[in-house]
Amino acid sequence: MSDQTFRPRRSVLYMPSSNERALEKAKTLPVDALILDLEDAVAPDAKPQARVNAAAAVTSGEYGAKELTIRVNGADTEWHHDDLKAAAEAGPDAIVVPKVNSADAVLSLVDAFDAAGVPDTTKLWAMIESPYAILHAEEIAAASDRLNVLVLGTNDLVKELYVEHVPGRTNLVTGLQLAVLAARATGKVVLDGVYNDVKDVDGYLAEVEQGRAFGFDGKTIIHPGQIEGANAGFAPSAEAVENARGLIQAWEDGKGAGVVTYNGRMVENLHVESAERTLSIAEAISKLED
Ligand SMILES: CC(C)(COP(=O)(O)OP(=O)(O)OC[C@H]1O[C@@H](n2cnc3c(N)ncnc32)[C@H](O)[C@@H]1OP(=O)(O)O)[C@@H](O)C(=O)NCCC(=O)NCCSC(=O)C[C@H](O)C(=O)O
Ligand SMILES: [Mg+2]
Repeated sequence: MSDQTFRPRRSVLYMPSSNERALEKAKTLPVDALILDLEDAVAPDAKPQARVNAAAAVTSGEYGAKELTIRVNGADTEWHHDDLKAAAEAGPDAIVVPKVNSADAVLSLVDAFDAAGVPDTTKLWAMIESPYAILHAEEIAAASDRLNVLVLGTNDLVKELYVEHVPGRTNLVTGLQLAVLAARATGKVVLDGVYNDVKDVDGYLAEVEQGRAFGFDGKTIIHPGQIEGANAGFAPSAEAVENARGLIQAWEDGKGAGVVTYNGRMVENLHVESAERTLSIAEAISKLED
C-alpha cells in the first residue's frame, strides 16, 4: 500500500516563513502538514529572515505531530542554494521544490540534496505546475524513491496555460487527472492545489469535494479557515467506515466464496482490498488526532 495510508495529508497549509504571527499560530492549528514557504509568499528582501524562521520552526519541537516541510525557491533562482543549505541544517520531513519539470530535474535535485548535506530522512516533494510537468508527471514521479509527494501548483498552471480560474476547474480537469494517474501509477502521494478566495466557503468546499472525487490524497491550503473542510473532505466518512467494516465481515462470513453480497451489492476480493484501505486511512487519522 502506498505511503498515504500511513501518513494522513488531508490538509497541508502554506505559510509565508516571513510571517512570525502565522508561524506562532500554526503550532495550534489542526493541520496534517505545514509548508513553510520561502518562495512566492516571501518578498526578496525578506528571504534571509524567512530562512532563519523556517529552520527555527522545524527544529523547535513545538509543532506536535504535524509533518513539517520547507518550500525552497526554484533551482534556477539566486536563492535556491542558500535555501537548501538552511533546510539541510534544519532537517524537515520534506523539502518542497517548485516548478519541477522533468525526471532529470528530480535527479539533479537529489544530487543537490546530497551535496548540501540534507539528511536521508528528508524527502523531496515535487511541485507540478507547468504544462510540461503535467505531460511528464509519471516520469517525474518515478525518477527517485526520495520523491514521495507530488504537489499541484494550480496558480502557476493557470498562468502557464493562459487561462483563468473558473468554477469547476473545467480547464484544468485533464491536467489534474493526469497528475493523479501519474501518482497512482508510481505509488506516490498527490496533493491538490490551493483555493485562493479564502472568504468563499461554498466554492472552496466544492473544490475539496472535486479533488477527493478525482483521487487526490489531500489539499494544499492557504488559510486556517480552510482546514476543517480539507480534514473532513479527505477523511473517510463515518458511513464509509461502517460500510467497510460490514463489507469485510460479509466477506469473512462467506468463508472463501469468490463472491458474496453486502447490502444487496456484489462483493469480490477487490472490494475487500478497497475496504481495508479505507479502514487503514481512518485508523491513521484517528491515531493522529488522539
Ligand atoms: C491569504 C492571506 C494573506 C490572508 O491573510 P490575513 O488577511 O492576515 O488573514 P486573516 O486576518 O483572516 O487571518 C486570521 C488569522 O490566521 C492567521 N493566518 C492567516 N493565514 C495563515 C496561514 N497561512 N498560516 C498560519 N496562520 C495564518 C493570521 O495570522 C491571523 O492570526 P491571528 O491574528 O493570530 O488570529 C494569508 O492567509 C496568507 O498569507 N496565506 C498563505 C499564502 C501563501 O503562503 N501563499 C503561497 C502558496 S500558494 C501557491 O502559490 C501554490 C502554488 O505555488 C501555485 O502555483 O498554486
Ligand atoms: Mg506556484
